[in-house]
Amino acid sequence: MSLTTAPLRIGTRGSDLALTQTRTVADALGAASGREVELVRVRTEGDRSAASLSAIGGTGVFAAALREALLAGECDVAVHSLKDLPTAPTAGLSLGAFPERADHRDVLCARDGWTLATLPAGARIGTGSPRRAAQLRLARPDVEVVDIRGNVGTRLGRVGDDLDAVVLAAAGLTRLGLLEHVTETLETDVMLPAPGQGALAVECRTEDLHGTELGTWMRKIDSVGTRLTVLAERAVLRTLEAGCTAPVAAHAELLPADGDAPARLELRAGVFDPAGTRSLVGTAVEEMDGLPVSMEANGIAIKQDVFLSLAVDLGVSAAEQLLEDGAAEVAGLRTHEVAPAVDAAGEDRPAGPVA
Ligand SMILES: NCc1[nH]cc(CCC(=O)O)c1CC(=O)O
Repeated sequence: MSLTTAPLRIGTRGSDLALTQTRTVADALGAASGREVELVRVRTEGDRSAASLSAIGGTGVFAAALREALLAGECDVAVHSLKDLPTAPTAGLSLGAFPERADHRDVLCARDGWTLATLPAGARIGTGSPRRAAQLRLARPDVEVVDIRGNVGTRLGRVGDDLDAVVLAAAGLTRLGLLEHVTETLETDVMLPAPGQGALAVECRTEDLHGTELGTWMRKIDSVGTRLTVLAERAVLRTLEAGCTAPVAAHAELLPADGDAPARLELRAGVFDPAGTRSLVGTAVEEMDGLPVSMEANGIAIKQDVFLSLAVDLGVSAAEQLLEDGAAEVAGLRTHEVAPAVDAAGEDRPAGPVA
């Protein structure tokens, strides 16, 4: 950046949740840099369209416009909800900071104080997420899952109206100050969260990140612990996306060193049949010997890189194990509908239906 005294321009979506999240990052970057900050609202296809998310291309609809704004130089950094961010890298852009993560869990917001256990049979529960729908059906095959869209406030407003409950991310409700609507916090053994849930990612142009002031500020607002856990979770997603269309969930936790036991990264990953009849969940652990020491000593970047690649490897191997155990089949590939691999003309066809 050439105008070193100009305000830092921070790209954001315009929803209440996005603005709230971006303001926390803007405050942190303002404090780290001593510079003025300015929010740049970018309207995304996901905000414009009332169509279902899967109909307009699923993941990435929220991120694409922010990324275009960054590449066009309309803002200096952009703030994303990490779980809405596709795993494929964008040429010229880098995720420069993962600020400390908020609550990773999902919550139930139900009428009459109901919990997952006390919801009456036939209760109508709203969610737009196949991952949440599948796990709801697994836990309570007798409830009706209703596909909904819209921002957090709209979804909450339907509880007690045409719905009995909705499932939302704890992080969003926390940031919006709406926790009073929560009737149950769902632990990860009941509702494994989306990879990256509760975390934000601060993206910038790659050329602005290295050997620059912006790079220094980004490192100040970055949490190594968050980075380790979300990299492991997103490695699961990236690896599974190649071979499986099932809803994916993953959550990693960094357990500090305890006495002689070194720090450990614990990863739980799962895929679910959208109909809620089958699931595959696995746990993997990697020791991170020496981690607390190198995290405190800020200069030891090389050591940090070692741990980051251990985290990614953990995610990849957890996903490979799920694929070996039949993750692609859990996605609901009904074998009797799969077209023959070779048609009459002898040409290869793509294997199986596209979900
Ligand atoms: N897909 C929408 C979205 N993206 C991020 C959040 C909440 C914050 C987070 O999960 O990090 C939400 C709302 C929700 O899932 O309830």
